[in-house]
Amino acid sequence: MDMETKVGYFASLEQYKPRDALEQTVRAENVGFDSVWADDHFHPWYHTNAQSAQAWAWMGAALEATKRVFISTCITCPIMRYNPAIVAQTFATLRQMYPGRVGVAIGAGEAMNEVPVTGEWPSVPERQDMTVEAIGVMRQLWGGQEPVTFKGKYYTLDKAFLYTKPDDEVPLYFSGMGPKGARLAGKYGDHLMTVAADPSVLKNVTIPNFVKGAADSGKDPSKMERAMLIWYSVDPDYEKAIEGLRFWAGCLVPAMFKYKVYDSKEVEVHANLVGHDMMKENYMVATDAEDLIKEIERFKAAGITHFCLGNSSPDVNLGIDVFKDVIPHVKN
Ligand SMILES: C[C@H](OP(=O)(O)OC[C@@H](O)[C@@H](O)[C@@H](O)CN1c2cc(O)ccc2Cc2c1[nH]c(=O)[nH]c2=O)C(=O)N[C@@H](CCC(=O)N[C@@H](CCC(=O)O)C(=O)O)C(=O)O
Ligand SMILES: CCCCCC(=O)CC
Repeated sequence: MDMETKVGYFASLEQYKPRDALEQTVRAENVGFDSVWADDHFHPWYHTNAQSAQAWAWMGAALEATKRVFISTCITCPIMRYNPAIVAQTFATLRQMYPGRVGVAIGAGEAMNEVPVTGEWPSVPERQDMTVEAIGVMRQLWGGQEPVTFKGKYYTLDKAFLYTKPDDEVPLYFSGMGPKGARLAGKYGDHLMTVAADPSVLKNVTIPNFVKGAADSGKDPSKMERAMLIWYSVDPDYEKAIEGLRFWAGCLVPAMFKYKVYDSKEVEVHANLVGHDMMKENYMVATDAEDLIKEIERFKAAGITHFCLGNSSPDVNLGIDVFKDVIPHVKN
């Protein structure tokens, strides 16, 4: 049997003030979204009118303000500005307080979040290596019945013990954008997290690598979600809808992931050079619910089972309420 499609709302702490993101979260729960996801950033992907609230502080408030939705970061980088043991402690605490409702998504990081507070920016392969070791640290602490002592290449634990634990492990989504990242996601994650990409790349490269990584490590990939962050903008005026996505255009510039670009003003300069065609191709632009249903179906056909939908619509409330007419059609 196919896995049930889940529809999540990405409440951006870079684009919206934390209290506004909280109001959106409550509204999204009432409309019927299954999950809520928050970006975990230090600097944002745009400078003008941007925010950048601390994600874990916000998650506590969001969990208390809602009753049902699953809430996770999208995503947390546990290798530099955060120590992985503290990431493990934070999410264990939240999941004990809100059983079954808390997850964490993990990835190898972005310069804008790590460089401003550490000054360091290792290569992609090294950061992937650090991420794998960081996950090992987190899992040892989550599962540990006794204090853990560990000396790794990057992290050390000395009789470390988590006194506050949930009854079950925190579900861990592993972000893989490239083929190697996707393989690591299958091997070390409970589920895949990825970002908007050409559906044929998702279907023929990202997901097969994820499945291989999972199968090689003895897991059943059919039980693992394939989650994806994608931004959408809905407005009766199509051109206005496209321009609504400008805040996120910098994510379409590959150099941002490799090079040490960490000043949001500089990211914004790159973002402002991205054309409408590129935003249309990579994100979801819609004038109504019907357009959104078609867009979601396109990515479902590529194998995505959990959507983290970033609302960049000119009218934010319209961008949430339209899902009353979308969700019943896209759930299997
Ligand atoms: C850059 C690619 O690496 P990969 O490990 O696949 O993905 C990295 C991302 O997961 C992180 O950057 C992640 O932190 C970004 N992110 C995020 C990701 C996501 O899926 C959903 C939401 C978010 C939001 C978010 C993120 N980060 C945060 O800190 N906070 C957030 O809120 C990649 O392309 N990997 C390739 C290999 C690339 C490589 O190694 N290149 C070499 C050269 C290789 C060669 O040519 O020989 C190089 O660049 O030096 C791969 O295959 O994995
Ligand atoms: C290609 C986009 C990756 C996601 C970047 C991000 O940090 C969004 C919150």
